[in-house]
Formats: sequence, C-alpha cells, structure tokens
Amino acid sequence: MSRTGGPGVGRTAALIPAAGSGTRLGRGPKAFVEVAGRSLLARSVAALAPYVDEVLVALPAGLALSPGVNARAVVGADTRQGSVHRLLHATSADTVLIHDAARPFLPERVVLALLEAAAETGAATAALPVADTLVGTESGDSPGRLWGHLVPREGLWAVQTPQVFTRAALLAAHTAAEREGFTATDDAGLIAWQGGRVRLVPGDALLFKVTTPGDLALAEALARNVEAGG
Ligand SMILES: Nc1ccn([C@@H]2O[C@H](COP(=O)(O)OP(=O)(O)OP(=O)(O)O)[C@@H](O)[C@H]2O)c(=O)n1
Ligand SMILES: C[C@](O)(CO)[C@H](O)COP(=O)(O)O
Repeated sequence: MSRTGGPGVGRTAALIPAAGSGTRLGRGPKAFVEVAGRSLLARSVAALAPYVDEVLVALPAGLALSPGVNARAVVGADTRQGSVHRLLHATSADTVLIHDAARPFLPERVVLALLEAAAETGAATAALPVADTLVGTESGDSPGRLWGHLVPREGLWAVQTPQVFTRAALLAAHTAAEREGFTATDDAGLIAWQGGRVRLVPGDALLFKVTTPGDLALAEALARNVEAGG
C-alpha cells in the first residue's frame, strides 16, 4: 500500500522509462551511467519506491536490472512514448507516476504534492516557471543564430517529471495517439491533446534532466556534495 494513498489514488505504480540510448550524453545506455558510484536508474528507483506499491522500469532490449535495484523490468520501445505505453500495459495500478530515469534527484516534497494534486484532478506534472529571457530566431546569413523576436515568458513553464495520472486515462490517451500517429514529448502532452486538464505543481531545480556531458558533471558534483553531507 502506498504511504500517501488518498481518495482517488488507490494502488499506485511508479513507471520509469529507462530504455533511451543516451545519444546526447555519449556514454552508452544512459540509465546505467553512474553518478558518484550509483546509476541514474538506481537513484530514481530508490527515490520513488517508498511512495508507491510497485516500481516498473522499461529497459533497452538485452539489458537487465542491476542487483539491488528493486523493480520489475519490461523491454522498452524505440521512443519514450512507446516505452511508457508498454509500462502502462504491464501494471494494473489505479494511479501511475511516470518519471524519467534521467532525473536522478527527486525531492520528497514534489512526489507528495503531485500525488495530492492528481487525487484532485487526475493529472498533474512537475514544472518550473521559465526564468530566462526567451527569444525566437530569424533566418538570414546565420540561420537559427540571429536574434529575431522576444517571446514573453509570463505564463510559460518548463515541464519536468514526475507526472501523475489515472492509469485508465493515460492508457486511453496512448492508445488514441498510437492509432492516430500523434506524438508528444511527454505524457502530460498526450492528456492535454485529448482535452484533459493537467495541474502544474512546482517542481525543483534539482530535477534537471541529465542530457549532456555538462549535466552529468553537474550531477556528479551535486551527488558528491550532498552525500558528503555538504
Ligand atoms: N526509446 C526510449 C527513449 C527514451 N526513454 C527514456 O525517457 C527518458 C527521457 O529521455 P532522454 O533523456 O531524452 O533520454 P535518451 O533518449 O536516452 O537521450 P538521447 O535523446 O540523448 O538519446 C529517459 O529516462 C530515457 O531512458 C525510453 O524509455 N525509451
Ligand atoms: C519527459 C520530459 O523529460 C519532460 O520534460 C521531456 O519531454 C523529455 O524530452 P526529450 O526530448 O526526450 O529530452
């Protein structure tokens, strides 16, 4: 039984898409890359396990969970969307919490706030208000590198994971997307495409996605600092 199971939450599963190839990082299957001696995947599983009834992970074909990672594995697909779709078919939980393996630092506050929001609305995602100035580029002698027009940042949020949904609603959205050939970068996008309302819950700067070598260096420094009690 999950620690937070309130009305409308029921049995809860954490679904972790971890089947990516990590092309931008360039270190092989990214979920298995270690930060301060512990893989990104092991960190994400450990951060979620206390709050859910089960943890399921989508892995690249031919790879298995490392010893000590307490989860059930399925084989992922060619896209993140496809991997989540397979995970949804592999659980019967009422509520699913989807979290990228590539976001290894997950504050408890965010998990609890998401489960509470999803119990009210059926769909919620972590997100942060955009803090930087945004500019669109213009074509010209340096295509894509010339300052074009300012994009007002008011009301814009950068979407993170975790994202929490009623499993039946998310499965229906995935099934429709597959049927109609629609793709979105994440699950909240699929629910919104179906006309669903997605609550934005304040995420955390610590929830950055390890995408590039610079992100990995940052994660390494952060993990060493935190784990040294800094
Ligand atoms: N076919 C895929 C692609 C991605 N993911 C997962 O989705 C999350 C977010 O993806 P991203 O960070 O973009 O990972 P990669 O696809 O591995 O990165 P890249 O695009 O650089 O190859 C990751 O935990 C990744 O493992 C997945 O399960 N199945
Ligand atoms: C799911 C996600 O992490 C939410 O921000 C993001 O959409 C994944 O994007 P990517 O294109 O796979 O990096």
